[in-house]
Amino acid sequence: MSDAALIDGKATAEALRARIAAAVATLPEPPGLAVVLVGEDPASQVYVRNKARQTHEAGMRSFEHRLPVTTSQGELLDLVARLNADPAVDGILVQLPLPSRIDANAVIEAIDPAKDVDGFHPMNTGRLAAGLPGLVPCTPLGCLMLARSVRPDLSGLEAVVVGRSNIVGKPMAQLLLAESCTVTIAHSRTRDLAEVCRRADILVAAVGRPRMIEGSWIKPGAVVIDVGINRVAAPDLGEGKTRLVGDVDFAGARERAGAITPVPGGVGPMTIACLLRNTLQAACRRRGWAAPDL
Ligand SMILES: Nc1nc2c(c(=O)[nH]1)N[C@@H](CN(C=O)c1ccc(C(=O)N[C@@H](CCC(=O)O)C(=O)O)cc1)CN2
Repeated sequence: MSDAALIDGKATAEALRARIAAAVATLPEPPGLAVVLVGEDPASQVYVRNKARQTHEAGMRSFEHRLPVTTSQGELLDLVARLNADPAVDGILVQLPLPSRIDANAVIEAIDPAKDVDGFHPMNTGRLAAGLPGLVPCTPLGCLMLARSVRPDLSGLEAVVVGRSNIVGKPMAQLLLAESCTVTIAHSRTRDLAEVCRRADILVAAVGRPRMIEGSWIKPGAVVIDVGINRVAAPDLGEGKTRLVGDVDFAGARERAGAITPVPGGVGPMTIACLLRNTLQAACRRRGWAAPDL
């Protein structure tokens, strides 16, 4: 079999952001997104900076709140309450991970579900599970868009999601179920994971372990969506150098898959594009504007 087609997340995200910017330009006022960062985690700082830049580029207002690592849970909850009450703020995102002293679930539950552009509030995850409209977590939404860019009709396909996090694995499974896939959620205790993966027409890897999914686990022709972003040592590039790799052994999987997302340049860029989409959607719902068809 020839090499799998590459699913270009960077280009797909760029095109989505352009459609969002065009839709925002037609609105009476720009939507506003508040992003809260607690601490100085280097990767989170980069993501928050990119979110602010892309929010501006889409014609929206960006409100950045950078809090010291010493911030208490009470102080963070106070800020969330102020953002909930601020009419200029349509979307609120608290960057994860939070320092371990802070209960992330308590913070997520404090966000007004109508402004929860991460889609993590139990009200939104519940609505997703019930098949009701709501705000959908950005990374799984991006994964679904990428899968549908190469297989527009997923109905009846076997989908395997490796990983059961609240942020990716569980909502991903719900989205695939809504597309009428037969869905299996696999995880660290799944027996014979290789054999489970080999059933997958659509394989979504979200385990956070570099190159854990081997090429021989891929069903020939499958669509492989790699959510992992793992920084590993790359001595071939020079002493102390690193590179990003996914949860899938890309070289091995590419020999068998029909289509595959690269890392970087696959799912990652879609996460921020879908955040902008959710912010636009939240603004339209809150302010009674017609929702654009993206
Ligand atoms: N509140 C949230 N926190 C976190 C989320 C989230 O969706 N909501 N997701 C991740 C981080 N994240 C966005 O916040 C994110 C991760 C990766 C990328 C991205 O574009 N990655 C690039 C590579 C970037 C690099 O060079 O390091 C890629 O894959 O091509 C964007 C956003 C955890 N926290």
